[in-house]
Amino acid sequence: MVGAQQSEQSGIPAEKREEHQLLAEQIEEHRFRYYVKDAPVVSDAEFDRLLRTLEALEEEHPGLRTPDSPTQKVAGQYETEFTEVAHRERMLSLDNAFDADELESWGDRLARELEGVPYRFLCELKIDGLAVNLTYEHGRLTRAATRGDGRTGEDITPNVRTIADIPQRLTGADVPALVEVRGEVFFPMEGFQELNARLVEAGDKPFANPRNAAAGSLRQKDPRVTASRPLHMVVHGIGARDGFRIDRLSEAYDLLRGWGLPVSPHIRVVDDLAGVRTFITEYGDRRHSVEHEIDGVVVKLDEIPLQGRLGSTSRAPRWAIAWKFAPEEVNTRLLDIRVGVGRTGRVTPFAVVEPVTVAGSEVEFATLHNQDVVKAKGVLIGDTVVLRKAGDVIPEILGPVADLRDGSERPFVMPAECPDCGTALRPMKEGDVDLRCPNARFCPAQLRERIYYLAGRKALDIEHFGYVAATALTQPLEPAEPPLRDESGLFELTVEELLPIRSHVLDQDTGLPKRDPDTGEAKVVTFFANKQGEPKRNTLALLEKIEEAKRRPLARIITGLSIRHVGPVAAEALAREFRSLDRIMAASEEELAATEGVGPTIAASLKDWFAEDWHREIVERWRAAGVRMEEERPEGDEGVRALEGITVVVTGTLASHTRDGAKEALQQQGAKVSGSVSKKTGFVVVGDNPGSKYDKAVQLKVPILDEDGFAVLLAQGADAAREAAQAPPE
Ligand SMILES: NC(=O)c1ccc[n+]([C@@H]2O[C@H](COP(=O)([O-])OP(=O)(O)OC[C@H]3O[C@@H](n4cnc5c(N)ncnc54)[C@H](O)[C@@H]3O)[C@@H](O)[C@H]2O)c1
Ligand SMILES: [Zn+2]
Repeated sequence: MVGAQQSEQSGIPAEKREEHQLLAEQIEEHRFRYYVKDAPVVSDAEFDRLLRTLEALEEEHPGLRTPDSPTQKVAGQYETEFTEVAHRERMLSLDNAFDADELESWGDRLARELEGVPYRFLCELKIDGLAVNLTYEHGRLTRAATRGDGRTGEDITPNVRTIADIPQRLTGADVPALVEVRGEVFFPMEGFQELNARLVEAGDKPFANPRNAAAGSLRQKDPRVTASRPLHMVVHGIGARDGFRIDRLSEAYDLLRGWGLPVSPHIRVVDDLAGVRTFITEYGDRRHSVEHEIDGVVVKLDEIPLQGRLGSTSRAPRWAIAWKFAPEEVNTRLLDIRVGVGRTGRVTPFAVVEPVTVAGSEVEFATLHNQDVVKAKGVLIGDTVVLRKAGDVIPEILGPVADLRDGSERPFVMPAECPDCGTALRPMKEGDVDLRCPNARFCPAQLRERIYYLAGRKALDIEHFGYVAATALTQPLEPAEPPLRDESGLFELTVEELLPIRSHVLDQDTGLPKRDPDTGEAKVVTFFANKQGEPKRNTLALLEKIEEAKRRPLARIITGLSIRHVGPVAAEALAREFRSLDRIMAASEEELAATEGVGPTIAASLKDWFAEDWHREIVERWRAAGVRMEEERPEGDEGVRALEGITVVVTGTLASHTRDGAKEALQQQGAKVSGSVSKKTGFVVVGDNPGSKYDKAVQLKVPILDEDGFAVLLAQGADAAREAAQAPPE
């Protein structure tokens, strides 16, 4: 196929011709999987790399650049089960600028060709979905089609009619006789996992990422299936038209908006490339606060007559260019699923993947939350998976590339025993999804996490005491006996005990040893001693800081005990009411439960905790070491504000609080109370007859608290409330 024009290709070495042909076939194959099967097997970044290699080859040997080369076409032409429809005006792809130089040279070419004519740039966001063409005749949506090869697309009219964003009829007085509207249909990240869970449940293949989900959802034979998917659209262009005149694309967008079409609010007309660069930087920084996923910026010439003057290649307009952000998705292998043990013994699975670089850092692990999430994602051990790392967020696995399975993959089975101490795992209460390691005292992982929490910001706030120190003190490689067997000995540590310690550096998310990037071996550190075997300066400072920590307010001491359900807020309430640890210990369950901000769950948990001998021993040894056991602050001094930095939205009527009362209770603890729900909202408290904020919270997956959950938030803080919020809505 590609080698058809042999005569023009004489002089090109045979191996180059072959390389070109193989690469072209490979690209066609990927396009078929992407555009027709909606199930690509390589990442977009990998695909783009192949296409660029082909372009470079053609740059070197222009004879290879035949009209049927993949570099010259919008996409392939495929037979599908949809009826073909011709676009009135061609739908094109976009050329890419991968760096500042490429953007610059595009700008230079424009400047040369438009010498002496004033023009401006229209900057838009690039949405990663699939392009559709909507034909409106006298205001009625008469046809919707995919891009196809740019001239002919697939008729998906019944499917598109199910998308709520897209009007069946244009509104307004000035509706034209004809307009082709181009836009991107996309699947929001929020609904993606739910869709995969449903597919897996029904025994169907899950989608690898939201873009494939959008394409797969739209290209359904049965439009009822499309209707069940949360598809959205944003308009980004205009094709054939009749009955109106426009000189600028930005004006066209105003018209389209007026007709009721979903035009993006994130567009900006700028004077020059400097303005373009500012737009790119701005949206690069706030990439994740836009309401949909974006993979770049598209820059267009705003003047429509000038667009015509510049024209297009067979593949893309000369008057526009796409700036792609660094890819956040890569394909890699899911090597294993292991479990980690948390502070309260909760066991959570995480993914071990073949190390890959994504968004500038090397990734080996990804979170999987709990066994239900593993199932819902439909991933098997051994799968090629799409891994996503969005900004600073912990990497996650989007979905499997099911088409690459060879039958050797196996499902994850939750282990029966604790990976750190071998104790049989069990749910703490009947009906709990989470399994826990019941060996609270000696399980090295739990102790390490408790010690880390005890030294951390919410409890004793000890400087120089981070995760490495917590590891070194609880599970060193040497000596065999760790300085801390539980938290009772914390205030008795001596410098002599610390010096011989050698330990691994553990990854905080997984509890696995970090490795040296060069040798691949697990890193071992002598954390407290220098090469001469003398204490490091930080070691001495650490011991001093531990000494100082004895004088922390009572609430922080209580928090540091890691009593279940007793976070900083409850600890504060207890300290305020009882003013000494002994009085808390001596109080009856009823007295504890009657305390403002405590309640029966916390009361029972306190009683359980103090009933353990080894727990009381912690208290006694701390007391003997001089740790504060009594409240000394004057009454009314609030101390740490437990909900500092957390935004809460309240909607509906609460039985326990007036709206203002709820607001005040939240603000007293440092929370910010807001009127609208966004991704940054920490919690939405929902009373009776909630408004649209409830739907918004569901959509954005913001933790939702009912009245009881709200009480938990006020009494026990954000962590406990998050657990309370996870219960499925009744
Ligand atoms: N993984 C694979 O196997 C595979 C195979 C084929 C294509 N792909 C990927 O699909 C993409 C397809 O390439 P393409 O030809 O569609 O080019 P492209 O995605 O680089 O750019 C063109 C498309 O961008 C879209 N777009 C989004 N926002 C826009 C805006 N504001 N203005 C104008 N257009 C906007 C339009 O749909 C347009 O057709 C590439 O990212 C490629 O990596 C992947
Ligand atoms: Zn254990």
